[in-house]
Amino acid sequence: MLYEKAPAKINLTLDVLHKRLDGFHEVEMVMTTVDLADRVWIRAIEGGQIKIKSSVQFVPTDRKNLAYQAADLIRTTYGIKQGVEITLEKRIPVAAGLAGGSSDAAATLRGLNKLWKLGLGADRLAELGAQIGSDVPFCVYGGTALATGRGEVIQKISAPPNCWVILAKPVLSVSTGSIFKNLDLTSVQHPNTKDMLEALKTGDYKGMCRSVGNVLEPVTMDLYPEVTVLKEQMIKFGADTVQMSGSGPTVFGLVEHESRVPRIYNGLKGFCREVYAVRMLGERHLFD
Ligand SMILES: C[C@](O)(CO)[C@H](O)COP(=O)(O)OP(=O)(O)OC[C@H]1O[C@@H](n2ccc(N)nc2=O)[C@H](O)[C@@H]1O
Ligand SMILES: Nc1ncnc2c1ncn2[C@@H]1O[C@H](COP(=O)(O)OP(=O)(O)OP(=O)(O)O)[C@@H](O)[C@H]1O
Repeated sequence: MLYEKAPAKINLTLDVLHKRLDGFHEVEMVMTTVDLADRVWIRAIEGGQIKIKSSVQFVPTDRKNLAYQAADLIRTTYGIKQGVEITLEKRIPVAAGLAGGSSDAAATLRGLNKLWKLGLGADRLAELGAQIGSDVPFCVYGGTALATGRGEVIQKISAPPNCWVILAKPVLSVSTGSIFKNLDLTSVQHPNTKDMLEALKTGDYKGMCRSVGNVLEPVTMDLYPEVTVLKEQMIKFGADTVQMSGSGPTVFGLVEHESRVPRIYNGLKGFCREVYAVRMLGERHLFD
C-alpha cells in the first residue's frame, strides 16, 4: 500500500488579468501549501478497475472524483491495465477554495508514478494534471509558487516567512466557475504581486501581510455575506492579515506570534464549526 500526503493550498495573491478566448481567465497567483492535508492510500487490485473510497460521504466516488480522473488519465496515457483502489482520507474541507480535490488528483499522479514505476518527472505529471484542473499542476509540486496562465504555469519561488495560518470555512460550498462568471474585470482592484514576491524573497513578514490580495474576494462576499462576517471577526480577534483563499468561501488569517493563536482559534470556534490552526509547509516540495 502506497501513501501520499495531499496538502491544501492557500492563495496569498490571486489576480485576474483578462478573460481568454477558451473561456478561462488569465491569472497571476502566489500559492503556498499548508499543513492541513488529505491522506491518499493507493494499492493495486485485481480486475482492472479504478475504485475510489472516501471517508466523507458526499464526495463522489465515480469518475467525477478528481482522483479517479487522475488514475484514468495516467492509465490510458501509458496503456496500463492493472486496477487500482484509491482511499481518500479527507481532512481538507470540500468545495472550500483550498484545492482539496486537486491535491488528491496530484497525489494520485505522484503515487501511481511510483506504483507503476513510470519514471515520470514532476513537469510531466504537472502537464497531465493540467488536463484535470487548473490547480492540479501546482499541487503536483507543492511548496510555494507563482502560478500564471490559467494557473498551470508554475514557477517556484521563496517560501513565506514562518507564521501560523488560521483557516475558517463557513457552512456553504462555492462553485469556482460561478465566481469567475460574476467577476467584473472593469472594476477590480489588482493585488501587487511584485510586492508579494519581494516580501517573500526578503523574508519580510509585514510586507507579506501588506501585499495579500484576491480579486475574487469581493465577488464571493457579494454573494455570501457570511464570508465578510468571518473576515471581520478574524481581524477583530487579532490576525495580522485576513483574506479569502481561491474562490472561497474559506478565509485565512496570518499570525506571526504563536501566543495570539489560541484567542483567534477559540474566538472563531464560538460560531464557526470548521476552524484550523496550521503551519505553512514553506519550501517542502512534494515531489522527490
Ligand atoms: C480559483 C482557484 O482555486 C485559485 O487557485 C483556481 O483558479 C481554480 O482552479 P480549479 O478549481 O482547478 O478550476 P478548474 O476546475 O480548472 O475550473 C473550474 C472553472 O473555473 C473557471 N476558471 C478556472 C480557472 C481559470 N484560470 N479561469 C477560469 O475561468 C472556469 O469557468 C472553469 O470551468
Ligand atoms: N477528491 C475530491 N475531494 C473533494 N471533492 C471532490 C473530489 N473530487 C471531486 N470533487 C468534487 O469537486 C468539488 C470541489 O471540491 P474541492 O474540494 O476540490 O474544491 P475547492 O477546494 O474549491 O477547489 P479549488 O480551490 O481548486 O477551486 C466538490 O463539490 C466535489 O463534489
